[in-house]
Amino acid sequence: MSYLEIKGLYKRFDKEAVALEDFSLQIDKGERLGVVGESGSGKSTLLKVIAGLEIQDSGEVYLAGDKVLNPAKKLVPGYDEIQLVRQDYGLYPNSTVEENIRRPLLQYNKGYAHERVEFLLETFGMKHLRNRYPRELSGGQQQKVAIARALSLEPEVLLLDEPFSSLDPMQKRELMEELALTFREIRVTVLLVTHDLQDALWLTDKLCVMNKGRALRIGSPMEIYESPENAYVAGLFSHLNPIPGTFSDFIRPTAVRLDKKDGKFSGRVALRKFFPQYNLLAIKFNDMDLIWQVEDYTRNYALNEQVFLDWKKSHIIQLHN
Ligand SMILES: Nc1ncnc2c1ncn2[C@@H]1O[C@H](COP(=O)(O)OP(=O)(O)OP(=O)(O)O)[C@@H](O)[C@H]1O
Repeated sequence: MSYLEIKGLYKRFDKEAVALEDFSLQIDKGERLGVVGESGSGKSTLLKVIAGLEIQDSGEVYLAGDKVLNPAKKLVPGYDEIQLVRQDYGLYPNSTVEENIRRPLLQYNKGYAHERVEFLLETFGMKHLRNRYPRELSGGQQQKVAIARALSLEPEVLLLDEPFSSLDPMQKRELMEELALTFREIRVTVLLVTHDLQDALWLTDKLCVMNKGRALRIGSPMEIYESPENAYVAGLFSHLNPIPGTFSDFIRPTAVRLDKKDGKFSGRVALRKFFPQYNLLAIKFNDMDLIWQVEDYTRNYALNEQVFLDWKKSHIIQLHN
């Protein structure tokens, strides 16, 4: 039996807004799973239902075999065992970092609370920040406090709702590196929802692609990358070039080989953009077709230079919708 079991959830807000449609998912203890999907696909609603904060129309959620009850069935909505962290952090502005993390532990034995707070400050590398107020912290630091606070009650499941969307790219990368290591250490079950695949690749080991309230695909990132079932799933990972003259064949920019002398198609470099470690090129041929290609940045192709393109048959991705 899986640890967190989500069975056939339906949630419809009105005729237009179907948030969850027969959504099912199973997560093992200690597993970290990322739910990725575009805005409006039902991700936040899913987390609220799992946390017992939103009422589903039908379907059930079980944690270790026990049914998670919705807010209409509980005196105080929510569960200590399931903690939800949202993107707005929700820290107490007039409490220090240490006080924020201790807050959920107030009714516990002082010795235990002290030990738990010290463990979390240490684990998240925040001992030096313990006396600071939220306004004196960076966005990344505030998010770490919010996650540490959610872990104070030693929950079984940590739910993260787009937790990094308000961080700048530098803050985000630093936080990802730290959290990826921390989550390995504390072995909590994590369910992260995000529209950014990178977040899920950093922090989880398994993906669920969500689309229009449904779980479209569940598997490891590599499995899904190598055999996406449709253009939506494939497109989450990278741009796909439609192969000219076909209806259902695509090639990823990284699989297009470029040569100065020889190849299947000839074209001209229409755009060249430098990115760290690679150049992104757009090659125009037949006057109308455009193929994006990714090349080692040390290889030098000039704008308007004539080039030849080729790809291995085995790299062609066939998609049917
Ligand atoms: N309280 C609500 N009342 C009415 N409609 C809602 C409510 N909450 C969500 N919805 C609708 O349900 C659908 C799914 O919303 P949800 O917030 O779960 O998606 P999401 O994938 O988390 O989107 P985002 O990434 O933008 O937060 C959307 O069509 C949304 O407009």
